[in-house]
Amino acid sequence: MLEIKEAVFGYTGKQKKKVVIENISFALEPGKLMCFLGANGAGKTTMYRTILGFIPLLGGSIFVDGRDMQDISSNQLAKYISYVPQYHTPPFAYSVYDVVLMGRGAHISPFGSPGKEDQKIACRMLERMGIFHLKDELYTEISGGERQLALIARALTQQTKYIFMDEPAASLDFGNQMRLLREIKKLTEEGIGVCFSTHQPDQAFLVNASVLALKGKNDWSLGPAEEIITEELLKCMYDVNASVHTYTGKNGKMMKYIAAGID
Ligand SMILES: Nc1ncnc2c1ncn2[C@@H]1O[C@H](COP(=O)(O)OP(=O)(O)OP(=O)(O)O)[C@@H](O)[C@H]1O
Repeated sequence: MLEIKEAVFGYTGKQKKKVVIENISFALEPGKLMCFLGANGAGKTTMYRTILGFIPLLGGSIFVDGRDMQDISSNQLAKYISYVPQYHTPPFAYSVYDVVLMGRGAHISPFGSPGKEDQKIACRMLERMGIFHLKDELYTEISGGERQLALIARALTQQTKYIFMDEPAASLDFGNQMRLLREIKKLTEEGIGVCFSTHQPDQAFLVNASVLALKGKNDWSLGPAEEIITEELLKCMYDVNASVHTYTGKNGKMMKYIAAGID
């Protein structure tokens, strides 16, 4: 289990420290799905980057399967948690296949190179994300949505127990958004703990996620999407007058959705 206890997230500048989220506690279990919601600048990326060890934790503690994160090296952490960033610019014009294969980095010794099994895993994940045909294209010469799919394939190639995805559907077309949500569901069925952020709260309903809604530095709500996402929450987080409705899906299940206008 990934446990965040009384954590303080933010930045230590040269002059003063900037606290973005204060004293927050939540946990992600293997096989469970969590969705981070919050307005622009609420701190979702800051949380991801801290949990991944890219920036220091300003207070509280983070435990990965019972071990304090401070005692885990970045290489060891990469075997537990993979990350799909919001933006990614590679330093060189790698092929899509090379970018995906980089996901095996934590499993290969410092002077080693990827073996047959590593290559097979990378190809399997390219297929899983529906982009095997882009394998030999330059990563810098594919579309934003295709890059997003390649980054997800790279995270899957890392074969970790937990996956964090920072707005993974942001650049995807409608069909790929739905396919991605289906894949996210499948990952949890395979026992992986997945955490994703989105600016489309409806997606949390679609996958039946637990929601962590960031309302302010010291104010958040945590619980099942259908309990947490209310008209009041949407007004508070986004300053939007939206309404939450229920419909019966094709499978006969009751589902919720959000309707909002611009008037
Ligand atoms: N390197 C940095 N140094 C100082 N402050 C930063 C830094 N990066 C981000 N911030 C600030 O931290 C706050 C949270 O930013 P963050 O990127 O975590 O928000 P977010 O919820 O991911 O936003 P978005 O939905 O727009 O991606 C913002 O006020 C931002 O300006």
